Amino acid sequence: MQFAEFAARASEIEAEPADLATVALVRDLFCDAGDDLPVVTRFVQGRVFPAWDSTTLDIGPRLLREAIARAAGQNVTADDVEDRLADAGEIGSVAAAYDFGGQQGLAAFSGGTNDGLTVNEVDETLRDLAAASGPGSEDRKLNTLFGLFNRASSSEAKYLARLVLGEMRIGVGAGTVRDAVAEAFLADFESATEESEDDEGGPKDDDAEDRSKDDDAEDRPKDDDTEDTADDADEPTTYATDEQLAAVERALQVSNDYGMVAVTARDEGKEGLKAVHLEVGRPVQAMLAQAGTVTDALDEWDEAAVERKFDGARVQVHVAPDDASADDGEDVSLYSRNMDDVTDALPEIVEFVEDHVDVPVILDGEVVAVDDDGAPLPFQEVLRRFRRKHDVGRMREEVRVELHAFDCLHADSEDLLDAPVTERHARLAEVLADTNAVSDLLVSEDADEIAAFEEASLDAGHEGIMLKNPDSTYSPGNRGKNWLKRKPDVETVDLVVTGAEWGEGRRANHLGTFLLSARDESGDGDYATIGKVATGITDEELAELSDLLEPEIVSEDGQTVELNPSVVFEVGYEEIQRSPTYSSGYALRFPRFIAVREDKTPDDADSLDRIERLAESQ
Ligand SMILES: Nc1ncnc2c1ncn2[C@@H]1O[C@H](COP(=O)(O)OP(=O)(O)OP(=O)(O)O)[C@@H](O)[C@H]1O
Repeated sequence: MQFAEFAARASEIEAEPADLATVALVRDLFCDAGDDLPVVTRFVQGRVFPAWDSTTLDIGPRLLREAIARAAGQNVTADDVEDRLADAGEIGSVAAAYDFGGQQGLAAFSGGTNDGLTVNEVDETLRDLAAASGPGSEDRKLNTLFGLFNRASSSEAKYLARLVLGEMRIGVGAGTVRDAVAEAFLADFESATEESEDDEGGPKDDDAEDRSKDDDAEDRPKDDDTEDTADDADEPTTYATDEQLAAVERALQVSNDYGMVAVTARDEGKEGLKAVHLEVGRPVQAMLAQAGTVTDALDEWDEAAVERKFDGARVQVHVAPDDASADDGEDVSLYSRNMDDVTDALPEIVEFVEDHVDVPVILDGEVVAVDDDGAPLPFQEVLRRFRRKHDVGRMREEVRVELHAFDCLHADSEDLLDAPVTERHARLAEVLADTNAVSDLLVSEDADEIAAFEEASLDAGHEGIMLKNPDSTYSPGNRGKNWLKRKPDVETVDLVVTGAEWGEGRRANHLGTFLLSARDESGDGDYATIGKVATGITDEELAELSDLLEPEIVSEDGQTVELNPSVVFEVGYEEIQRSPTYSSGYALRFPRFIAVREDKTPDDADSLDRIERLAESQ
């Protein structure tokens, strides 16, 4: 498929406000994609790599602005691009406003190519670019991007720029792709439309055309309020049946590979999707918890499976013993809750599982920092280790970490997602027999017994307890009611840093005050501001934060900078007040910085909905 064709379709999708029609457009695009289907399923979501693959292009807004400026012609500078960006608000429209055509002519004249870009070529070029590292890689990236923009039409440039930053902004989220795959390759579309035309003279759902598709742009499996796909059943956004949707959803949960799932649905149908299994080395989305009490748990399930709530960072452990392709014959990989590969940062966990696990497994657990006596340290300590790329050896000496495994998703070629908590825990105990890495599990219907377990957990320095429905299956990516977390500490909020101010005096070279936003699922903007934080940050942290955030600067106006939403802060506060100052309508009273939640992306930050609930419950 030509990239120009993809851009034209993307533009049509972007302009379509209704859910049902959006799914239909995406469905048609998938049907026409041919061999490019895997790439197209990713591109519509602004992804170059599959969801399970944590490889990033590592191109910040600044580099992109420079590439656009260069391709736009000799008289255009990165500052011009930045100025236009301040007006337009997003890079796609800015890129679309430049005329790259003159350069195309130049390229052709000087022996360059004037052929149109293809989807496949854009994909391959961006992948090569992601692999560039080491000295000179920044320049190579700039040149490669320049080359792509140089050959792009205005519409192509718009979607190319957005793709590079990972945000398509065409209202297509995971839910739309799932629906479109089901509709394209599983649904008996003709009979479905005929039926509905007979019924109503139009689509199945009368209201569907009126609904805004903004909600659908949400990554549904990650949506705080989504418990399962059945929720969507009341408001159909597709002609596919619930069963067909569930088949696609299931394969997606297991694989996190939209391209593979789309191709399987097309070539092998529902049976093919059923055969998609977990694979050691391919991370799964983590199951999440809601806040809840012992009474909630016992009322709902009669008995609860209770575990300590470890105060660390989530880790998914994949072990493939006897892997002939691995140097040491054993392949271990560790993933964060966002499926980022954190293997290299945690060598002692790798060594531990190498020593103790001898069947292929996928385990779920928490990595906790401990002191010399083995007592747990606050989670900020473990974050000093997590994702670390440099000085891993030195930090290993400074911060000791341990694995507490609490779940087993796959053991010895058997997928266990559909097994109940108790059975999965029993398998976990088998896999890690003779170790102290398996979290204790108490199954009890006695509130006093659970209270005693909670007290012991807190006394031992843990964060609280987890209450799990003993019969529940593992539902990847869902924050359902089957896992409840209970912790006595004051709540903190996880907010996205969307802006900052340069400091003053001795802090003049650093960003010093940070603008915080909650995810806004309802409004036009993606984020709603809620306050600024400047306290609780040491000088050393300030320097680190500046390094982290400077590449994300989108525009500057005097002291103030706008940031690409990418970093999440955990912030403490005394109260949430109503306030006209910020776009959320709320402000944090006495906000203080606690830590960068390196284990979270903006999608995992707290939503405005949660802020409202917290404000009401004070
Ligand atoms: N025994 C346990 N079972 C499941 N999760 C546990 C357990 N102990 C600690 N956890 C952690 O608690 C988290 C569940 O809480 P939640 O889904 O709300 O994530 P979170 O937003 O990171 O919450 P928090 O900030 O409270 O840890 C898990 O992601 C995991 O990291």
